[in-house]
Amino acid sequence: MLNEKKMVKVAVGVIIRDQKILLSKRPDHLHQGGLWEFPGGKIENNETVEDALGRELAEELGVQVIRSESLMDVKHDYIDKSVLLQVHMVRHFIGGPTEADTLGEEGQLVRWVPIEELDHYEFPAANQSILMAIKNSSLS
Ligand SMILES: Nc1nc2c([nH]c(=O)n2[C@@H]2O[C@H](COP(=O)(O)OP(=O)(O)OP(=O)(O)O)[C@@H](O)[C@H]2O)c(=O)[nH]1
Ligand SMILES: [Mg+2]
Repeated sequence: MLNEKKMVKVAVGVIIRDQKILLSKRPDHLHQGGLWEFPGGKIENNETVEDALGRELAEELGVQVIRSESLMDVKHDYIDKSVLLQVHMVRHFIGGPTEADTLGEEGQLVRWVPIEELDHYEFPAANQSILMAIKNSSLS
């Protein structure tokens, strides 16, 4: 359709353990490359958010989600595309990187970051409201 950007639905996981959140660095060549993100990826046809979240976190991090809860939906228009981020909190999971690990399953940088240090990282613009929600909520 004329002048209509494609809208991409994305399952995003805010993975929390011991007041730290697992961040992943987007490879330079990807959309919003070089920035830190909450792990996740595109929701495919016929998938629920939970399906996509489980699949992406397993592929990218070796994380097996036991249970997640919806935090918020964020719609954002980038110049080249629109995204709908369906953000879930993930507190119950098995596996994934330890605090000592620096690389995820796809060779990307990963890091467990204390909530109060999230400000030190650069994220895609769509993530600002998610960061606000994390800082303002009683995740502690
Ligand atoms: N995973 C993730 N994607 C985000 C975040 N913020 C944000 O704007 N996005 C955007 O959401 C879109 C989809 O994410 P993605 O690249 O992880 O999708 P994917 O894992 O399925 O990648 P693929 O297409 O290489 O298979 C990208 O355009 C990305 O820029 C975030 O915090 N996490
Ligand atoms: Mg991804």
